[in-house]
Amino acid sequence: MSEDVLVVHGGTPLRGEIQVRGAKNLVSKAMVAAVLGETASTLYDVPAIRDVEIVTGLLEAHGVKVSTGPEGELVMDPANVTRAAVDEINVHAGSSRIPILFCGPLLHRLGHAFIPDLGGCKIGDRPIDFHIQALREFGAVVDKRPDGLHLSAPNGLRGIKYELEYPSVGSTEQVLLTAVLADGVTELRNAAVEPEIVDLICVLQKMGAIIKVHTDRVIEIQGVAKLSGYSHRPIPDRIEAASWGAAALATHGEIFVRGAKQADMMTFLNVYRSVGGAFSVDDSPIGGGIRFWHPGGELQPVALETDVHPGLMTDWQQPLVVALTQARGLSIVHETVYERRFGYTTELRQMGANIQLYSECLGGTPCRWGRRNFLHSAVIAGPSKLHAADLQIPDLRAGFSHLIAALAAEGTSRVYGVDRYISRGYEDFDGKLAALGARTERP
Ligand SMILES: CC(=O)N[C@H]1[C@@H](OP(=O)(O)OP(=O)(O)OC[C@H]2O[C@@H](n3ccc(=O)[nH]c3=O)[C@H](O)[C@@H]2O)O[C@H](CO)[C@@H](O)[C@@H]1O
Ligand SMILES: C=C(OP(=O)(O)O)C(=O)O
Repeated sequence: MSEDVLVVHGGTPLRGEIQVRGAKNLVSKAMVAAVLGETASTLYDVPAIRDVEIVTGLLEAHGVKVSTGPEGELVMDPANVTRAAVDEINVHAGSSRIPILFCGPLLHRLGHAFIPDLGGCKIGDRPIDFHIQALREFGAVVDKRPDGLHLSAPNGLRGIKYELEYPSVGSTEQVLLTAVLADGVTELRNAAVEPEIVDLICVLQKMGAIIKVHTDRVIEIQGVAKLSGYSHRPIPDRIEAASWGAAALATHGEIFVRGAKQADMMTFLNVYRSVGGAFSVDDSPIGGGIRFWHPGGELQPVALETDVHPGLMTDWQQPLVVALTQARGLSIVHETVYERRFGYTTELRQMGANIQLYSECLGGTPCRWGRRNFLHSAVIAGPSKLHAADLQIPDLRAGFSHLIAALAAEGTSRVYGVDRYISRGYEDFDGKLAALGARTERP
């Protein structure tokens, strides 16, 4: 088997056009929702990424028949959800965050569920305490064992009143996916309202759910007796779109991201413009997207902090920081969502970036991590001349950032772990790099 390494000859601006398809962080959840339906569901524009393969494996391990069609069509037929094949489920242990979202749907369909260890980016502890608390309130019995979670619902699931300590995306999805078929009304306070959550609500509404999104992060779900399948075209991947936008800036290039949607990226676009990046929006219904480019001249430093929606998305932070290494002056980035999302800066420093980490909440509102000594603020002094290095990428977005840095740097870098990590969230990564004129090789 060939080694998982990409050789990157840096210093060439990325120029051209690529396309983003359905959002990783919606598609995977919509796939889980298919288990709730009594008939088959169809998703369109599904990207060929590893998270989709993982969720496909999990669906099949429970008897869902999954078939694919042209242009990213995915049909999921849950008629035979009658089993939980533990060995098949365990193959996916440690590979993604999604297994935890099967709890509610499986409890409704089977009366029991087994959830293996979760994976996902190593950017903090990522506990699942809110998920478990909420599930217990719904009436689930949750048993934590060394191999994973074993759940049952001996008396069924009933609607709850629940307030999240923090507007967690996954926990909000957990409550949605459980409440739609629970007995009675559920009121979720301090819910996450990311565009991917709103799109999941659209999916569930198509299935027959009754969900009201009130102001102030309150979501009310009226449980119904049954749901049908759905047919849905997901929102485009705003994380991938922003990643290529940041790559255009860092490499002095120009990239048209076909499929990117302005409304879901407003906060990113404001930062992009403040830094000195240029973009234009083509909102044609077919073939539209956002063009990102470096307009020449110097990039400006910025002070920003990541936050839950409508704040600056944490998953945009890592690609943006690479672009900020090229801005003249001091930029400050306060990461408030995850406590350890700056690990990747060690490699950027090796490549010549000037980035210092601090445990204080710099340049923004005090957050949960400030008093707990986590290095969650970064000061980036630029512009720095980046040079090539051998890099072992640690996770998905960090990996993309390392790649951008290698593409912007002078010389030849070897980047290890591309297939393992980047393919989890970026479709046809090598093909897209080639389309943008990147000089890369697979040895
Ligand atoms: C597959 C997917 O959609 N992943 C996204 C999802 O992750 P995910 O759903 O895992 O992220 P959450 O929004 O739940 O996590 C946000 C914060 O809440 C904390 N927390 C969460 C749950 C819990 O039970 N207890 C707890 O303390 C987490 O540790 C983290 O500090 O939303 C994140 C925030 O937009 C994104 O970065 C991820 O790309
Ligand atoms: C953190 C991310 O994903 P996950 O939750 O799947 O690890 C991400 O997509 O940047």
